[in-house]
Amino acid sequence: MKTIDELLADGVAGKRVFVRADLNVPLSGTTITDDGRIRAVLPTVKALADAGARVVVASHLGRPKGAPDPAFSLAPAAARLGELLGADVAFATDTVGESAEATVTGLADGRVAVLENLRFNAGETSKDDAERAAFADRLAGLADVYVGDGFGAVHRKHASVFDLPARLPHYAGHLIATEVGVLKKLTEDVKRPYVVALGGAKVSDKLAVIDQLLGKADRILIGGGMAYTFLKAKGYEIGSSLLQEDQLPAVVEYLERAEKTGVELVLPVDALVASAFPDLKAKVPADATSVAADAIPADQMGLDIGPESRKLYASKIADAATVFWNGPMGVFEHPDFAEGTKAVAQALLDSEAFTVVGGGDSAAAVRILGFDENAFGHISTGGGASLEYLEGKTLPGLAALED
Ligand SMILES: Nc1ncnc2c1ncn2[C@@H]1O[C@H](COP(=O)(O)OP(=O)(O)O)[C@@H](O)[C@H]1O
Ligand SMILES: O=C(OP(=O)(O)O)[C@H](O)COP(=O)(O)O
Repeated sequence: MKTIDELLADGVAGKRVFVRADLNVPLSGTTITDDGRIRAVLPTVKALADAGARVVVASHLGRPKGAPDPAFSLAPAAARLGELLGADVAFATDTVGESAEATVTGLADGRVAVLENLRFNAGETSKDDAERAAFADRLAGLADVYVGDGFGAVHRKHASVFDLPARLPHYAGHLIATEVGVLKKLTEDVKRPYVVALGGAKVSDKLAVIDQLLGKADRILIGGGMAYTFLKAKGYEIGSSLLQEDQLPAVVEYLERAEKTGVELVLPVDALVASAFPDLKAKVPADATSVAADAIPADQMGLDIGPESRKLYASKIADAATVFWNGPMGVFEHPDFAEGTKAVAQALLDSEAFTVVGGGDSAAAVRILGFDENAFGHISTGGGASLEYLEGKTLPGLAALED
């Protein structure tokens, strides 16, 4: 994999450099609640700008449906990038249209522009190779060189991640180089006991990775939205909690395999439940109660692990030599459902383990809940990406930078 250092050594002054970043930051309206992913790409953007490149930054934000949707605009992220760089950042109100072309044409050497959300175009995420290729061709028209630095999205076979680098000279940015360097250690020389804690809301993606992790980790702690598919698989009532029904048979098989192979698959023993998903903006107190994991009322929703589970998970982390954690244990954005996530973060810090926290929301949670991010071994900007890397999968966005 060629890195940005080689590109910089060859000289980039005057060249249009397309930086595929992951600026998928958490937002409350148009306010960025955690800018970690923007700060993470700064070294690459700054190095290119300082070397006189015309830097074109592109990213997705959220999951819009292939058409413009103002709720998912990258404008707030572009403004924040400008603040962090201490320089004006131009913003194109489309991705490959008139605004993008005019913005890129107008870029002076050493200046930076951000394009509107890549996922406002159906071609970005299309499963149809030709549709993705057509969009990648249009993106390629905006640049001379490609730098991949959106680590959080390298597990996606998307046009800007997978197809575009094949069309331009391509390099890995500083963030991707750093992330891969750390995660490689966890695949090659992991110190045991190796504990993986999983939570969050992207249940479908994350249940799938457990298949491989069962052969690698000594203990897997399950929290967040995915816990309820496990509790359902055990035959419990889960009310209106998140459920990935189509993956129930797989989850039953994971439970059986864990039992047979001696991997500890640890499920919550209790849960904090409420009658509805809480209002994350107003943050008014929810009608939260704590119930045993096998006694979730049919009209309630599981929103965090309960107090006994907090203690249990902390004890399962205490003697670990390595911990990888992805996915908040509950809806941490609301104070009534943040304790599970806090307890796991604190357990990582109390252990002597090498700790890696991965994922946009997990990393944000650690900072928003007041933990010192430097106290962890590594905070990865990618959740799904780091999990799939640890599974040993070939990631499209890394493979595309290889040749
Ligand atoms: N029990 C739950 N029900 C619904 N959402 C949950 C639950 N537990 C956690 N979440 C949500 O999961 C989200 C983060 O999930 P995800 O995107 O998978 O994590 P990451 O970005 O760290 O990979 C948070 O916004 C949190 O509110
Ligand atoms: O937030 C992200 O991943 P993560 O939640 O697994 O850390 C990335 O920006 C990828 O987004 P996606 O899962 O919508 O493709």
